[in-house]
Formats: sequence, C-alpha cells, structure tokens
Amino acid sequence: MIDAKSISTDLKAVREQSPLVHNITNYVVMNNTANALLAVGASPVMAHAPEEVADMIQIASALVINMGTLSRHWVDAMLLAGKAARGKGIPVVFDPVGVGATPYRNEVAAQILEQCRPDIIRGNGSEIMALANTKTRTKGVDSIMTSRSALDSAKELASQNGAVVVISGPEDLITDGTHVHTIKNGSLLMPKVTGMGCTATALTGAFAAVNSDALKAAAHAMAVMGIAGELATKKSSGPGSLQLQFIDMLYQLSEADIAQIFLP
Ligand SMILES: Nc1ncnc2c1ncn2[C@@H]1O[C@H](COP(=O)(O)OP(=O)(O)OP(=O)(O)O)[C@@H](O)[C@H]1O
Ligand SMILES: Cc1ncsc1CCO
Ligand SMILES: [Mg+2]
Repeated sequence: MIDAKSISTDLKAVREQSPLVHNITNYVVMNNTANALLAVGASPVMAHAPEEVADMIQIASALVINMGTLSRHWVDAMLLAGKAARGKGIPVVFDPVGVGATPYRNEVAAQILEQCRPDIIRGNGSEIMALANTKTRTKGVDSIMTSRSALDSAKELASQNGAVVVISGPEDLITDGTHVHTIKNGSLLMPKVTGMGCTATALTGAFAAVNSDALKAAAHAMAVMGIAGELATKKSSGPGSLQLQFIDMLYQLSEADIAQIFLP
C-alpha cells in the first residue's frame, strides 16, 4: 500500500543515502533535473560520452535514460549504459520523450526497451500509448491524451516488458500490469514548465535506488512530485516562479506536508 507514511519513509531514505543517479538526458532539462535531484537529497551526474558511461555505472545507484534530444552518439551511450546497468543490477528508468512523433524516436525507443530492459518506464498519455503501439496522435513532447485513456496501453506495456509503467498527467497512474496506484496531486501550472515530466523520471531514479520494489518506488516518487508541485504552485504567479518554488519545495518537503496534502 502507498500512504503518507510510506512516501515519507522513502523520501527519508533518499535524503540519508543520497544515491548517485546517472542521467543520460536531454539538453532542455539537464540543469533542472540535476537541481531537482540535489534538492530532494540525491546526487546527480550527467554523463553521456560512450567512452565513459559503462565506467560511470560502476559507481552509480540508478540509471535514468531520457530520449528528449536524440542523436546517434547519445543512442550509443544509452544502449551501452543500459547494458552495463543491467549487468550490475541497478535500476534502469526510461523516459520515452516524444515517442510516436517520428519514426526515429520509435526505432530508438524499441531498441532501448529490448536492449536495456528498463525496470520503470515513465511517460505522458500520448507517449505511453505510442510506446504500446496503440494508434494515437502525438504532438511533439506534450500529451494530447489523458492518463486514464492510456491505462490499458500502460498495463499491456508493463506486462510485455516486465516493467512498471507510469503515466503522468492530471492523475498519475502507476501500474505493473496488475496493480494500479493513482495519485491525484499536481497542478494545472505544472505542464506549463518544460521538463516537469523529465524531472518526475529523474526523481523516480532516486527512489528506485533506495526501494527495490519498483511499483512502490515509482508511486512514491510521483507522489513527492505532485505534492511538491501543488505546494509550490500556491506560492507561484506563473511558470517562471513555479520552476524556482518547486526546487525549494522539494528541499523543504516535510512528513507533515505529505500527510496533509497527499491525494491518492
Ligand atoms: N493537468 C494536470 N493537473 C495536475 N498535474 C499535472 C497535470 N499535467 C501534468 N501534471 C503533473 O506534472 C508532472 C509532469 O507531467 P507531464 O504529464 O506534464 O509530463 P511530460 O508531458 O512528460 O512533461 P515534459 O515532457 O515537459 O517533461 C507530473 O508530476 C504530473 O502529475
Ligand atoms: C521541449 C523538449 N524538446 C525535446 S526534450 C524537451 C523537454 C521536455 O520533454
Ligand atoms: Mg515527457
């Protein structure tokens, strides 16, 4: 079961253990996600040279692969890092940014699924439907589907890949193909800041590093994301201030805040 107590327990573990999270992520969000990982208590490293990723995995506690701004060398690095992470046995979290928008993204996403075998996949409704090969419309990196409408696709994707699948949106849905957790925290302002989804994926890497139950780890990370986002929105006058307030809120978030705000 996911409750305020279990969320706080994992948040405390992240702050105490400060796991090193190796990110191969996109140019747009690199700084935001590194700061979000630091603010929540984890330790980020961004490394994408094919020459070094396998070595970096040897000291990392989780790998986050985000295909937001792809090119050939980056894909090589993602596949090398993914295989090294599988070999070492650390969790692999995958964000299929913009899958469904171009044939290249579809091809790369399929390679990552097959060769890196992610433990957790996090995307918005359109991305999860596209990844599950459900006929869907896509609009670049933003979703035009609700999370609820992507749930059947998410369950299928989870079962086929032996992974936990997270659909973010107005509600966050987290499934292993059988069980489904729902998190209703968040705010309408969050999708107005670029890379909030990428940040959710990065935080999921930190939580997966401290909790070997991938379903719970993913749900706890999404809850922290939604609760911090909701509290930060109350202090913001628009997307610009939300970006700053969100980082501060991740840093300050207390057990009492979680108990008061968590909306399953
Ligand atoms: N309409 C909404 N209401 C409440 N919360 C939302 C809403 N849309 C998104 N969120 C929250 O924003 C966060 C990011 O999710 P979103 O679905 O926007 O990711 P994304 O589309 O992958 O973003 P990006 O590609 O820019 O990183 C999630 O934690 C989610 O709960
Ligand atoms: C806007 C954008 N384009 C590629 S990655 C990215 C960040 C949000 O996913
Ligand atoms: Mg996204």
